[in-house]
Amino acid sequence: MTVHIGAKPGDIAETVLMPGDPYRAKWAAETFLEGAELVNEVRGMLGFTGTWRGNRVTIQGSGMGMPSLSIYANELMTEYGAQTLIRIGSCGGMQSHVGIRDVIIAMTASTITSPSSGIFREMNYAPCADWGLLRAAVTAAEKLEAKTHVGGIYSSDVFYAERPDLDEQMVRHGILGVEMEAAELYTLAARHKRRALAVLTVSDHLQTGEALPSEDREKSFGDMVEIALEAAFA
Ligand SMILES: O=P(O)(O)O[C@H]1O[C@H](CO)[C@@H](O)[C@H]1O
Ligand SMILES: O=c1cc[nH]c(=O)[nH]1
Repeated sequence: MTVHIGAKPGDIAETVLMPGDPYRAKWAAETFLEGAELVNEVRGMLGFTGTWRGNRVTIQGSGMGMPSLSIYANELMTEYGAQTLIRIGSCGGMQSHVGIRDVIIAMTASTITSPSSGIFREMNYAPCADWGLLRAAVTAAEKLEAKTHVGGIYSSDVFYAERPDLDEQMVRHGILGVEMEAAELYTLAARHKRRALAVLTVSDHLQTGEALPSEDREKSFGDMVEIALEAAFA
């Protein structure tokens, strides 16, 4: 047990999928895993371990934002030995060719600031995905025929942003979507020599204003879960 995860040693698999939403963790475990058992409910941040095609997998909620993700990812890596961590999240689309429900596989994640910013000081560190996972996820997405985009995303500290000038620069520089955790996950994975990737589904669009309801964000993003599982065990 750690401060924030109640699982016993050995209850957490080496492969961990991390949605922000703990109820998405429950839905994904019930939908995709066999023999899924609840391994964590501290603070309601649900985690389940089961198997997928015979491979052990944990699906653990991360909460919203990099400080929350950082707590769970740190404990999973350093206390439970997690080796492969794949975020399965929702995001806001930023480019006109990126549609609602499209999948984004994040090659890099830009930030203004993250829990790791204090370490880098003046360095503009570029958090990036594990190449093997990224390649395998793209192959899986092609097999599924999911409408998928691969490229850079933005990890924000705020959901209710008030920087239209920044949005304009991100659109101009090809950022595909905005979410709130991937940059810190990639940074922690690099620090601890683990593999990380973020596979996202577009839940709303910053240009069109379209937005899916919370129930869809919790229970209907199956393609990204399948892509993440295929990539983890490719
Ligand atoms: O759907 P999840 O995985 O929580 O991801 C996105 O949704 C939350 C904001 O609504 C943030 O956590 C953001 O990154
Ligand atoms: O962080 C997020 C997640 C989904 N949609 C957004 O616009 N931002």
